[in-house]
Parts: sequence; C-alpha cells; structure tokens
Amino acid sequence: MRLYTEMKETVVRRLTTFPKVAMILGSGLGYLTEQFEEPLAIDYREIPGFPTATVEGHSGRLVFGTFQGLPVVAMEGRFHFYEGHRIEDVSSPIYLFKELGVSNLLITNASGGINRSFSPGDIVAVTDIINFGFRNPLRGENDRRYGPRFPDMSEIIDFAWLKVLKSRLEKAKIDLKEGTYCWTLGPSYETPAEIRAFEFFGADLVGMSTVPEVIAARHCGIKLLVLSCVTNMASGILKEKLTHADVVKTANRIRPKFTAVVQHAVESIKETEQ
Ligand SMILES: O=P(O)(O)O[C@@H]1C[C@H](O)[C@@H](CO)O1
Ligand SMILES: Nc1nc2[nH]cnc2c(=O)[nH]1
Repeated sequence: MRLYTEMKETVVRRLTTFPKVAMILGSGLGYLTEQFEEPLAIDYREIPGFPTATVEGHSGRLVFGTFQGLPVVAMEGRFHFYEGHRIEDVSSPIYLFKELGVSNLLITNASGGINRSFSPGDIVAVTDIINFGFRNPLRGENDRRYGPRFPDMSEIIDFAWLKVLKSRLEKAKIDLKEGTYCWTLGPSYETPAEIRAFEFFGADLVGMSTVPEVIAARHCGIKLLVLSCVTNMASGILKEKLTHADVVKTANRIRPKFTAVVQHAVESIKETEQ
C-alpha cells in the first residue's frame, strides 16, 4: 500500500510529535478540536491520495495537537460512501493512522435513534454494528502487512477501554447508553418501513458512516471506541421530518456533554495502560 506511506511522508514532514490517539469527528462534532493545545491543521487537499470532505459540518482538515495531555490527531470531517468515494478511500484514514503509530481510535458520529428508550441529545457507546451498506473496504487484494484476509469481528470495540470510561462517567454523573449501530448507504434518510425492519434486526441506531472505518480498524488492530450522538429519532418514530440542519443543530446543542465524554474517553486510555 504505497499510497499510505506517501500520505504518511507528507504529514510527517509537518509534525514534531507522533499522535497516539486518533479521533474521527462526525457531523457537527468537529468543534472538539478547539480544545486541542498547540493545534496544527493540515488540509485534506495537501495530502496526496487523501479524499476531500464535501458534507456540511465536515470541514476537511486533519488537526494534530495535545488533548488531555496526550498527542492526538482528529479528522474534522470524514468520508462517506454516498459522497461518491470508493469504499477503500472511505477507510483510508485508518491506515494513515496506523502508519503514524496510532494505538487508539475514537470514532464519533451523528445518528438516528431507533431504540425508543433513546432521545435526541443522548450519547451512545456503540458496542456492535450491522453492515446494511453491504460494502466492505477490505474487498480486493489483502495487504498482509496491515492485517489478515479474514479479520475477526466478534468484538468490534475495546471493552476494557469502555469499562474504564463507564466507571469514570458514572462518577461524573454523565449518562452513557449502549447500542448497536446499523449502516445504510444514504444520502436519503430511511423510510419508516426500513426503520421497523432495522429494529426487527436488532439495531438501536442508524447512520451513514462508521462501519467501513470500524472494519478497517479491526483489520489493522487499532484499539477502538465508538461514540454516537443521537441527533434525532429515526424516521417514523416521531412525526417530524428529518433534515441535516437539525442533525448539526443537535450535535451543537450537546457540545459541553459531548466534550466531557470525549475528555473522559481519552483520560480512560491512560488507565487501561496501568
Ligand atoms: O458523518 P456522520 O455519520 O456523523 O454524519 C451523519 C450521517 C450523514 O453523513 C449525515 C446525515 O445528516 O449525518
Ligand atoms: N441514516 C441516518 N443517518 C443519520 N444521521 C443522523 N441522523 C440520521 C438518521 O436518522 N439516519
């Protein structure tokens, strides 16, 4: 995968410290990088072979810095299959992170709540996924330097990391729910009949991202945590129509809570290593 080493070389020329933790910031959640100390932003367009972000609420920069005392990198804006990217491009940032020596990846997203005990504004730790996009970023020749041809998917996240996070959040009295995230291709939102079908199949959340990134992270062995912000109830559950503007608005509304949860998630990494 010459492409990833080329990407790495371009990025590394600008870095003084290599990141340990990577974050992918979902729709409307890019504000988190404001918390980084000594930030250094690299536009996606400067990185050879890196796709460009086209969605509102995804600004298209890699931001390096220090967060909670750890060297980090965040994607302000991710790549979705519905934007027209190839499926292997959607997951390419994960392999760049691997090349940079990242050990822990925190994926975030905005999603529609299917589980009726969820409400808009809730934060949910994703503990399993359903690939209803029916695309796999590992299709094609396997590069064994990154991982096996047939990666195990029986535990998608690092449950030890989640355990520490849950105990910290319990002490801080911050609510964290858990659930299964179902990927649809988008960009149209779902019909009520589709949501009823996904509910039947065990989905708690629905969204248009994350699953290709999770598969790539499992493939190359990066420790993973996935946090979803429920920005709306999924189609048909409430009477309201769904708009991306409302998705971004809800993501913004929970800024303080979301920031606190991510702070605790990064702090938790230190504890899992003790
Ligand atoms: O990138 P994420 O998954 O956070 O964004 C969600 C899915 C679509 O891109 C968009 C729809 O409103 O929000
Ligand atoms: N597919 C999908 N993605 C979302 N992202 C935020 N809300 C939703 C939703 O209801 N459906």
